[in-house]
Amino acid sequence: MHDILNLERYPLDKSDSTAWRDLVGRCQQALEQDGMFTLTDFMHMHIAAGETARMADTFATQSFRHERVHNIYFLKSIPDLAPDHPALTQFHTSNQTLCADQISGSALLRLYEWPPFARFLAATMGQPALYVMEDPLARVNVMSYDAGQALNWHFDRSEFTTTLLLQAPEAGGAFEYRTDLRSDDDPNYDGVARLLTGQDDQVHTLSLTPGSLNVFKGRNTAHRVSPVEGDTPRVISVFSYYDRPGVRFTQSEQIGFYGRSA
Ligand SMILES: O=C(O)CCC(=O)C(=O)O
Ligand SMILES: [Fe+2]
Repeated sequence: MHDILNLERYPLDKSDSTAWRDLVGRCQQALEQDGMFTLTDFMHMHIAAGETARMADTFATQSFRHERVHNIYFLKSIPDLAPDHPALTQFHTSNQTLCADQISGSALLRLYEWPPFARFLAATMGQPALYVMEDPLARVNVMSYDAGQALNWHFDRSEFTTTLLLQAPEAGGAFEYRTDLRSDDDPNYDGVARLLTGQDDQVHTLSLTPGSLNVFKGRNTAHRVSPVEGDTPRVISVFSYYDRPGVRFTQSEQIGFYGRSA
């Protein structure tokens, strides 16, 4: 893994060392305080650039164009909310998506299947273990955003989301987030409405650099990616792990997310 990861700085391969425990402790603290941790220079920059270059053709010819209008919940309605409640404001999202079966042989899949990576992530999240998905499409996704494309405000379905930026745009494409906007017990619809009407002063912006690993508590942290500007697409990979082995999407979930099933 030394060939693709900066293991001198982030010793994921040495889980019984003090350095590993210190790193996990810092990540846990950041997750607690900010709902997020970022490891810059996690994947070597030249590997990230090589992965992006290798996928360019597949993106151009075989990617799924993910284009939709949605609210922050990705739901048609919420029983407690009037249809015109500002928390249900609709936004536009657009990107190109590649699935795991379209990036076979990539460093991304090698990383995904490397047990010390899942072990490290589980430790930072305080979970006993994390498992790779069995789903041939969902396990690893790569999203590309051209000029004007964006991922709009949403909450994730999983508690944690793990991303690795492969290519940064010239401008725009920033990750904007509002930590703990809601909790599992309190949907805070009025707070959601304040965020969506631009009245929340606790929104933070993170400009990731290529090779950076970003882990955040996406289920209750509202987040979006602002529109990309310029000719260089923003390319980012998302790794999906679960607290149990063997997870697969249903056929209709696959079609909803990727326009096809496998
Ligand atoms: O592209 C990003 O930085 C965030 C991705 C994200 O929020 C998601 O995949 O749910
Ligand atoms: Fe997300």
